[in-house]
Amino acid sequence: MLNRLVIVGGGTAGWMTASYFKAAFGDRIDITLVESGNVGTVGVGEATFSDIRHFFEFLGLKEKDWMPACNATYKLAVRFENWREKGHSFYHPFEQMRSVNGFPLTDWWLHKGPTDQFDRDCFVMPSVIDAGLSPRHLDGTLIDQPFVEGADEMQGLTMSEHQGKTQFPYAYQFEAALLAKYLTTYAVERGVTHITDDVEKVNLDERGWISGVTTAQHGDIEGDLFVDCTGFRALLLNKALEVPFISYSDTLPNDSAVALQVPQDMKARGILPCTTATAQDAGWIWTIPLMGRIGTGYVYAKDYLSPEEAERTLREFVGPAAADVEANHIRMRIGRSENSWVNNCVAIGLSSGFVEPLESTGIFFIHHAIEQLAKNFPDESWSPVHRQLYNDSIAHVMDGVREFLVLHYVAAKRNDTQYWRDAKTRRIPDGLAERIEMWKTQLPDTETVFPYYHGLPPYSYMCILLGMGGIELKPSPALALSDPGPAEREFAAIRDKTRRLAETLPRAYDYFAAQH
Ligand SMILES: Cc1cc2nc3c(=O)[nH]c(=O)nc-3n(C[C@H](O)[C@H](O)[C@H](O)COP(=O)(O)OP(=O)(O)OC[C@H]3O[C@@H](n4cnc5c(N)ncnc54)[C@H](O)[C@@H]3O)c2cc1C
Ligand SMILES: N[C@@H](Cc1c[nH]c2cc(Cl)ccc12)C(=O)O
Repeated sequence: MLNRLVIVGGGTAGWMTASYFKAAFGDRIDITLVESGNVGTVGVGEATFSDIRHFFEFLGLKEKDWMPACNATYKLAVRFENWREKGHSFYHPFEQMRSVNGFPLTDWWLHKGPTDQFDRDCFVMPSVIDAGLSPRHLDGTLIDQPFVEGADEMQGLTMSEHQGKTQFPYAYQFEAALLAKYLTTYAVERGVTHITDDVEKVNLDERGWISGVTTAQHGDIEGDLFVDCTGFRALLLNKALEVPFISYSDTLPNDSAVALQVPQDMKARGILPCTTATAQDAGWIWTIPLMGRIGTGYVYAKDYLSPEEAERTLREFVGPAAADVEANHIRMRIGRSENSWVNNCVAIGLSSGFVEPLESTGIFFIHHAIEQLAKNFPDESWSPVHRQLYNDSIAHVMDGVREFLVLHYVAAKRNDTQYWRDAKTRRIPDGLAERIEMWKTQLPDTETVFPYYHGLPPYSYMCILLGMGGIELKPSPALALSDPGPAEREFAAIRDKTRRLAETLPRAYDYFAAQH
């Protein structure tokens, strides 16, 4: 039986993989995780997709177990500031788009917008976020979304099988390092062998398959399937197996980040329950509220900005609270491996690929890769079909997300610096130009977005197109011939619901303070 899994690397990717496979296969799988005591983890990575709750459910973990241990908060949207012009903001919320008579509400909004804010008119969440509220009441009940928690027919589905069925109203923000620590305990308690040591050599057999890894103090570790979770180093897949890396830098030029972890009195400050991405002269700054601190960082292209200038801008942006905090400068490898599974080696996490964290996709990529590996887990026959299906799925997810991110820059109206002007003339991925031409006349739907599963539903594309403001959009001509009454009633219903929620939901901080 093929059942010996060796994971190299103990960051978020390594421990998520170890925990998931123990939860999936129990004692029938033998897992060893080796992580260096000298090479650190990336140390950032804080905002997620809502889908990650399926991961926690799969492990049998409840919010009340893991959230306090990871200083976690709820994320109801990404808030984009200054992408259209200074002073403008809009949300990409976790909220299903309503549709009226077969047309998305945003289409009706284009036809006859009640205000100039599509997000506040078409969704409930933006006003909930503006007011700093929690999506759960103090007794734990969920904001009244068209959503049934724990519905039987949803159990055991992968993320791609879930897509389009429901939209859960929030994701999470947490300290990735604390999650890795939490999962270490989870995995070790369930029988994962944990070795702290440096892998110094990757041993290949005559076919070029990995026979084992040599560590500094624990000798050779042998296994059947090797999972490369060594971060940007990609020690097994890219270094030992020499699998080519496809850079996305021609379409996504941001290759650097500088991060600060700023302690804050969240009770006094309050929690805006979202991740904020504030556009800057040569990139953007993330702001992520956690319990006890905010995580923040400037993502930029070093062709346009030096690390010193980036750090200075970030410190000015944060203010005096950051004075004594040390900055963490990070070089980002943007792109993906040509194949993430080659022979008996699978790369998961930064070793497989990465795009800038604008839509918080890093941990989503890891979760997706784990689900796909579980689904395509090999046996002694090592069928190439499993590898092919896996590699296609990883490539589609990453290429699709790349396209979605590029759209942010192409659609942003801002053009006040060379960085933003160049964003309008830079090469864009094949197919995107045609799709944008189509979206100008007919808002994105399942038929016209990137044709493979990549985690993002069509309404996400609508939010970016409507919020960024640099591309002129037209409503469907059919709406001019249609009765506007039902759409007007829907806009009014959203206003009513927003008012009702503002009166009943607790403040986000108060909700978490009660949990801690
Ligand atoms: C600036 C930035 C912001 C990000 N923001 C987000 C976000 O908001 N949301 C999100 O989902 N994702 C985000 N990410 C991505 C996220 O941080 C990563 O996807 C996640 O932390 C996984 O990292 P990893 O485990 O692949 O690698 P790492 O954290 O780099 O871990 C690598 C591991 O390999 C080990 N290792 C390396 N060499 C050896 C060796 N020779 N022997 C033994 N062990 C070795 C190290 O000790 C370490 O344990 C961000 C990333 C960056 C760079
Ligand atoms: N499957 C993802 C897709 C998604 C839907 N809405 C949003 C909003 C944001 Cl900010 C990110 C991602 C998403 C999910 O449900 O998480």
